[in-house]
Amino acid sequence: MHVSLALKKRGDGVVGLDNFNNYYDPSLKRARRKVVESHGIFIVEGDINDAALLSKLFHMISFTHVMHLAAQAGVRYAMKNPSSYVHSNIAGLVTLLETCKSAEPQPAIVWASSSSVYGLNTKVPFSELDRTDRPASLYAATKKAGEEITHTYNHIYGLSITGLRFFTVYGPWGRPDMAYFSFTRDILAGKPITVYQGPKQIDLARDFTYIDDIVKGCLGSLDTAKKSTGSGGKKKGHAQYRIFNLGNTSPVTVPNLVSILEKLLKVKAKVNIVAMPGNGDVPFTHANISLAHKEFGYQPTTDLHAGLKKFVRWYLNFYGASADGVSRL
Ligand SMILES: NC(=O)c1ccc[n+]([C@@H]2O[C@H](COP(=O)([O-])OP(=O)(O)OC[C@H]3O[C@@H](n4cnc5c(N)ncnc54)[C@H](O)[C@@H]3O)[C@@H](O)[C@H]2O)c1
Ligand SMILES: O=C(O)[C@H]1O[C@H](OP(=O)(O)OP(=O)(O)OC[C@H]2O[C@@H](n3ccc(=O)[nH]c3=O)[C@H](O)[C@@H]2O)[C@H](O)[C@@H](O)[C@@H]1O
Repeated sequence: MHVSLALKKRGDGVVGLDNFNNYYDPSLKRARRKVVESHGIFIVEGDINDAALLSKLFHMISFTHVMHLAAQAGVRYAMKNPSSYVHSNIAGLVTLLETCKSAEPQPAIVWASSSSVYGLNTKVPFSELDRTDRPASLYAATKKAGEEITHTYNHIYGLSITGLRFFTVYGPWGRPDMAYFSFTRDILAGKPITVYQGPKQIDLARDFTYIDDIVKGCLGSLDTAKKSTGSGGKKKGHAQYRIFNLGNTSPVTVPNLVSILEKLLKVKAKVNIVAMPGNGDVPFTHANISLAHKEFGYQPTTDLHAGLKKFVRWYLNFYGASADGVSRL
């Protein structure tokens, strides 16, 4: 939603594709769709696994770029529904790449990988050169697989590919399954929230990154993406293959996230602290963003307090102050 609005605002033509699945409340997805369509962006309802649909679309429109954000997201849900990750993040990715490979012209592709590929690494900040062969969740494993799969399409078919490792993105119109969003809903409803703690009772921490900063990184990487060559490794001038971290500058602990929300919502949270279950979580994330800074001037400017203030304003406006998170939907 945010990337497409930013592209449209600066004059680019945008067509969206989403299957509006029910991983979280589809009416929030449809409310976003309404906003996007009111700005003249056309949205197709369909699945990236639908090769015939993709092929039809790419015959109708000569896309210069593909910004691929569709995925089964969420780290912990992978234990409940593993096949949904394989369906969207692996099979769907391959179907999309097959379409792009055969398209005329071949579009440059920018797609969302994830900070979760750093898995069990403990050296921070995470750099793009660090190892990513120890995923802690199936979600992370499918994103890592995506990095390898896109490399193959770059190598064989000369597709220009950029992978962006986003770090815990938050903001207005965000995902209700994420902690900042579900904590807000539950704190307002007077329900207890669960805060996980790492081994030896350390607080978990995330490099929470505000959506507008991520959007700038997406546009920066789109604008610096070179054309696909269609020749892969066979001819002189290999097609571009890049990976960038898009994170923030200073990680914040989850208890700090909670206290910022308490101040903004003016409600004291009921907090249950429990040991981090072995469900794919990692104790902390922190991005080294120097590569993205060097390549396209990526520089996040929104700290967690300022970003959550904007999120809370949106939340209260959308759901209402006493809402349990469903009233407007
Ligand atoms: N939000 C984060 O913190 C974060 C961090 C790292 C990476 N990412 C990645 O960024 C991208 C966007 O994430 P988001 O937080 O906006 O998630 P999101 O779930 O809100 O957006 C993904 C969209 O893809 C759609 N989708 C899923 N499977 C599909 C399929 N097979 N065909 C068509 N549409 C499908 C969903 O309906 C959803 O609207 C995802 O690739 C995600 O893995 C997100
Ligand atoms: O950076 C990323 O790549 C990932 O960021 C987020 O994953 P996560 O950081 O786990 O985001 P949340 O689910 O919002 O959790 C944030 C923190 O809150 C903690 N948490 C979560 C839920 C909860 O009930 N209690 C709790 O303490 C988690 O352990 C984590 O430390 C997104 O949900 C993933 O889709 C994304 O790929």
